[in-house]
Amino acid sequence: MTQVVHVPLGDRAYDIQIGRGLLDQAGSLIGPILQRAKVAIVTDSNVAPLHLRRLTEALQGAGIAHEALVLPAGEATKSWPYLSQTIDFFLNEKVERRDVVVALGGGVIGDLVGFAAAILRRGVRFVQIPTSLLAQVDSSVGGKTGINATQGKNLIGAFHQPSLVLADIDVLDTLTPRDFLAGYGEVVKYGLLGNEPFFEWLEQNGAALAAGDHAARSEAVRVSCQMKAQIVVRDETEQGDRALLNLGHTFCHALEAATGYSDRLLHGEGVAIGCALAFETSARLGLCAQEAPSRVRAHLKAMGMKTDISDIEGLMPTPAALFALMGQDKKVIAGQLNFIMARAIGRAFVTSDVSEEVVLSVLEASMGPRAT
Ligand SMILES: NC(=O)c1ccc[n+]([C@@H]2O[C@H](COP(=O)([O-])OP(=O)(O)OC[C@H]3O[C@@H](n4cnc5c(N)ncnc54)[C@H](O)[C@@H]3O)[C@@H](O)[C@H]2O)c1
Ligand SMILES: O=C(O)C(=O)C[C@@H](O)[C@H](O)[C@H](O)COP(=O)(O)O
Ligand SMILES: [Zn+2]
Repeated sequence: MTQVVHVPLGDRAYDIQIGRGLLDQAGSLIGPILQRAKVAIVTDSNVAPLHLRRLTEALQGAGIAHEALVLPAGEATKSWPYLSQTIDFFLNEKVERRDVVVALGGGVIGDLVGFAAAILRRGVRFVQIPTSLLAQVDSSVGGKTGINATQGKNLIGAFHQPSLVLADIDVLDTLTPRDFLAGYGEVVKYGLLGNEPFFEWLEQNGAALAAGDHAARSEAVRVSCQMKAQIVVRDETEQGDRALLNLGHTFCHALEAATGYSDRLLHGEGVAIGCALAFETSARLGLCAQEAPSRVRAHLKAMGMKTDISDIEGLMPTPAALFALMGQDKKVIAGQLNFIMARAIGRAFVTSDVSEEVVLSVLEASMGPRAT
């Protein structure tokens, strides 16, 4: 059964369809929003051999012409050279202003294609077909698009909402366990930031999710999208509340920059570590009881996930160097960092009242014994 989460953003409103086999129905689902029967698809080198054919056959069946660009898989693709290649592809395909482009892939392809769509001919529409758990629960929704800079994560981008999101639960079956668990980091984030009963549900159902239970996966995607949609509708361009979705990300983005946006640390893994560190910081500041970070860590560990900086392979910079990397965070206002802290599981809030000393001590402890 397909479930629909509507994102009511006025003239930028759209539906997120969540269900099994949606890729095979893509032609009839995308068709109604097209002004002419032609789309340009961008995907990556892992997703193309697994799922591109089902999409193109569905489009063919609905009489929709299509061309596809296949980019290398991995975070390094969210960068200027591949943005340029994507734009060239769209221009060579003569994508017009009223046309629709399609992002078939994980968060990397979604963020990149969304940004290309935002700037192509000053804005064309795009459809997200998220194929990773992370993309289904988070990146395909809400309109944050962009690429990384050497100075920091997602520093070049735009808010540009998709016109439709098709989350086919079946495609998650082909994810590697590591990529699935990385996406789970963002799922846990929703429970931690604002939904304690959902966190408790994840404690009980996380193992079934990882084992491939489709009903549990659908439910996790639905709840996550519903929560994200509600926050985005309140604060589309992150003037306030939307920053809650950034729980764990101030730590995460510094860790991703420190590991060179490489396979050493996937985004969702960094989010899991970042959430554990945000709760640890909250406890040290006396904002929440020590039981909260202990419970967060216990669940992440039970799922086989990273919870500390010492879980990242290879040498890491010093706590001071990591703190300096946080200085590029988009939540910095007048040079002052803002953090997402928590009063309890499910009760996160935004504050600038976090001492550097406490953050440094949390980073130090999370690194474990280091070679000097
Ligand atoms: N825009 C937002 O709101 C938002 C939210 C969260 C994360 N992000 C961004 O998303 C990115 C991370 O997304 P991600 O974890 O999806 O990374 P990703 O796109 O690199 O996908 C992870 C890996 O899984 C592979 N893959 C994807 N779908 C697959 C499938 N069905 N079967 C087999 N392999 C598949 C990809 O090829 C890749 O190797 C980061 O750049 C992060 O900053 C953006
Ligand atoms: O949608 C949001 O808002 C988020 O913060 C979701 C995050 O999971 C995501 O990683 C986002 O790209 C981070 O945003 P940024 O503005 O800190 O780059
Ligand atoms: Zn994220």
